[in-house]
Amino acid sequence: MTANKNASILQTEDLTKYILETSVYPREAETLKDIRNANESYPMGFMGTAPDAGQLMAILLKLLNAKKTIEVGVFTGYSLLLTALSIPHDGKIIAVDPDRKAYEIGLPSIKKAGVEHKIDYIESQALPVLDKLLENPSNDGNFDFAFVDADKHNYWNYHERLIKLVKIGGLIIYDNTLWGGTVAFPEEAVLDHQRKVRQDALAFNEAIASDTRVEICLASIGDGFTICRRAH
Ligand SMILES: C[S@@+](CC[C@H](N)C(=O)[O-])C[C@H]1O[C@@H](n2cnc3c(N)ncnc32)[C@H](O)[C@@H]1O
Ligand SMILES: O=c1cc(-c2ccc(O)cc2)oc2c(O)c(O)ccc12
Repeated sequence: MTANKNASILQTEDLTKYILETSVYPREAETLKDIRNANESYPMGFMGTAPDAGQLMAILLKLLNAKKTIEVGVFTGYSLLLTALSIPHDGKIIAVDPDRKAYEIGLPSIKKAGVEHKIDYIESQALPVLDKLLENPSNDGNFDFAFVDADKHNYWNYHERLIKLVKIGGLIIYDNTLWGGTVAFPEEAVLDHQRKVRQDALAFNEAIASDTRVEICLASIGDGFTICRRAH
């Protein structure tokens, strides 16, 4: 078995299609559709956050009344625009990705949606940016929410920093923690190109499951969304 085109770990592509067509696409903002459509013809466009998982993220952002957020891994901006649309007018997102060319694909849609003012895009690797934020003690516990969808081998490094930046009761979400379902495959059924990230996901999933600083839910949506609530 391999990950299906929509990066869903559901039993069948038909079920993924059913969910998307009945309850996701009809409610999706036009500007988000624009980015999804642009991804279709952009190299590695399949990396955009799954829209059903995005829908869950939007509800969580609103339930939290999230105002200050961090995004690690922007790509063409689907999850970034979704976050910007889900926080208040005076909300702020620090969004970090070294690939500005990809960000510029989604930027016209972000502008069209009227939410560019909420975004502080930083063209950089994320670790030095998070370390810089941590140098200022006023950033401790200053963020309501963080979304991580970048280099999978660094997820634990991001976690050690974000756990300090996000407030008690705030959320950190990690994408791709089921890696196309391969985390549950026997080793011999895993394709060569999936092995490294699968190992990263297995190690991260084990570590987060025993981290008492967070309550967790590994939600089987999209490619696996690990939702962490900072407990103390
Ligand atoms: C899966 S894509 C992100 C998808 C995005 N959330 C969306 O909805 O379109 C992964 C992104 O992580 C970025 N990335 C890779 N290594 C990174 C790092 N060290 N720091 C920040 N971003 C990184 C890549 O440039 C890429 O754009
Ligand atoms: O196929 C991928 C690859 C990535 C990926 C690989 C290396 C990096 O430094 C960052 C990201 O991410 C993906 C992803 O988030 C997704 O939803 C589907 C596929 C991939």
